[in-house]
Amino acid sequence: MSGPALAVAQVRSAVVAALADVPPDALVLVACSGGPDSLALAAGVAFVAARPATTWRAQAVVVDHGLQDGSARVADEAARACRGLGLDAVVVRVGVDGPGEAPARAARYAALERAADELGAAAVLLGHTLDDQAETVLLGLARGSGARTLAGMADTRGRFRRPLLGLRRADTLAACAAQNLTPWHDPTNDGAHPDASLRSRVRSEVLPTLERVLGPGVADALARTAAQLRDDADLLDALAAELLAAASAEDGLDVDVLAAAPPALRTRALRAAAIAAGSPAGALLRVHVLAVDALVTDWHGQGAVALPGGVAAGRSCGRLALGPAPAPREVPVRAVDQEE
Ligand SMILES: Nc1ncnc2c1ncn2[C@@H]1O[C@H](COP(=O)(O)OP(=O)(O)OP(=O)(O)O)[C@@H](O)[C@H]1O
Repeated sequence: MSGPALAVAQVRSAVVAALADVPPDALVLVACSGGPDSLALAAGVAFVAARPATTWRAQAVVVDHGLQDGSARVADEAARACRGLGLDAVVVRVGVDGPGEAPARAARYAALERAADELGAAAVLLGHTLDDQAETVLLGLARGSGARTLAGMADTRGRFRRPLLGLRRADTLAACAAQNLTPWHDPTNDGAHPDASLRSRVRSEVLPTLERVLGPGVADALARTAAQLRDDADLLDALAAELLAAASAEDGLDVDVLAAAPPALRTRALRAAAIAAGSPAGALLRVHVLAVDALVTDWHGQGAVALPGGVAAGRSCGRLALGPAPAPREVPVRAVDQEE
């Protein structure tokens, strides 16, 4: 089998494997931007959905973020391409709350969740590839992130599934070419574009430089790192959840139980407690968690710690309490962009 034909077959097999457990008659949505990854994915989904042995149904969703001139036309074109593949397609227009990648991503995932709810879909497929995974790990390393971020994107999270995480971007480009599909190339994905995101610069400048200097295989190696750290992070999160349960009392968290735990579990438990108290995960940074940790391990009568989302953590009578409070002192830190 030639390279392009192999790429088409790999995309189709990835779709079959990712959807092996969906119930009969389930609706599967494919999130398509019209770019090469998600267009190749939509083509794979359309092909597999049309096979007599397939019991699930598929439909495409295109999100128009309204951020660039002509975005409505790009979205309509993507929907048209999906219909050309034999998929029903809807365009969802969303408002994005602020500049940068993170608000657009948040709006996109919220829109996809809403579409899945309204249409009763069992799964939403995303077109992330191994290259996206490698970029995520590299960005995380550059920001000093912990294991959870370096673990990259999961192949399954709730209803979201990423069938193409084992394939390279070159494969999706080849699959599109082999099927005469013309993907849309987002100009801001070009690292030289003035509005290029950090991720685009990693894609067009950093990874190629690393491959040139360190040799080929860097992207694969970064994706392997992500897979290993995912297992580690999953175990640590599970143990931290047990710690949090063991420390939970009616009037707060037992400081002695927390203090006796290893830092890797304690800080994870405190982070989980802060999120449960209403602090948004995306805004809750290590510096915040360490300030809460100091209430446990470096207690000298300090005041409550203000956390993002109007949450405060305070210690009194051997108990740590996290809950809504007027924010007396927010630790000044920069927000971090992250896929998950
Ligand atoms: N506007 C959109 N509408 C629907 N789904 C989207 C949209 N943008 C991104 N997605 C989904 O999220 C995935 C990852 O988005 P990202 O922006 O990283 O795309 P990408 O790497 O440029 O991939 P693609 O080639 O599919 O555009 C896409 O493959 C697609 O499944």
